[in-house]
Amino acid sequence: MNDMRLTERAVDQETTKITARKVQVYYGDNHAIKNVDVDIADKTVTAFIGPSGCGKSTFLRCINRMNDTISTARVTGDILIDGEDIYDKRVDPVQLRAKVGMVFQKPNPFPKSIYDNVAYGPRIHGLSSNKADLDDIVERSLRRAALWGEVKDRLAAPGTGLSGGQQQRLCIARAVATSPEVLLMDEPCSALDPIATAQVEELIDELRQNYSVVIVTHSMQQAARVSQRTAFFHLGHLVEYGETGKIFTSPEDPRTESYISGRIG
Ligand SMILES: Nc1ncnc2c1ncn2[C@@H]1O[C@H](COP(=O)(O)OP(=O)(O)OP(=O)(O)O)[C@@H](O)[C@H]1O
Repeated sequence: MNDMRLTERAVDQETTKITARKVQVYYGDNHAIKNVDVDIADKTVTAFIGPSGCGKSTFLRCINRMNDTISTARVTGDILIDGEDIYDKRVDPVQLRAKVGMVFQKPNPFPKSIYDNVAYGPRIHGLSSNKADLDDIVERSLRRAALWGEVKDRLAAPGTGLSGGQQQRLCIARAVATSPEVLLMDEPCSALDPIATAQVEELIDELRQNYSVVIVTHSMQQAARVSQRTAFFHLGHLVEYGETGKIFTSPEDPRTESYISGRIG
């Protein structure tokens, strides 16, 4: 893969997809996210970077209300997607998570067939009216996740029997099967070898044609390769946010500078 090609592509659309204002997250007394304001663009890959424990995953989980599932977590402030408050009482978190898909650090396919892994979401959300429709969604999702060619002859085989990189692409297919608008990825390559990582990075670049992609990564090289925007978090604060090229070459804040030059984290 040509590393530079990905970073040099310009951001082609500037529509804001996700708006966060004065977001605070507490785990009991631990104030994990402090007053974060950010506008995340559509059709763009945004990377969250920063030292371990700075709050990247916590903030990512705010965007699809995954923190609701942690009993000690309390979120305040506003998060809007397309101008709609996702914390409004009328929003069903299960519906929200179909619109805001998530891919985790460790590939976690269900103990089901490859087909059923992808068909699961469309089935529970009633997105297909018949078997032909569902077959079509499964094929399209697997193609979008660049996995179709490798699995089309064994759709009935267990998802857990695939290689790690294939399992992660299966999880991406599962996430896109419900036609989300935002894809959240929490260190999606950390359990993958370099070849599988390169495939998933290539895929992330393709996914941004259709989605707003937000990726948490520990790898600054990965952030530079796949993202157009980067947010640097430190001790719960969003310290700096901007064009990835700018963050990595001429950051404004000395904390960002220290992190990217390896002095903190
Ligand atoms: N489920 C949880 N319950 C209680 N505290 C948590 C939980 N998850 C995270 N925290 C705390 O919130 C803070 C931010 O953690 P978070 O995992 O968001 O950081 P991170 O930047 O993603 O770290 P890492 O890079 O190590 O994954 C830390 O102090 C952490 O201990």
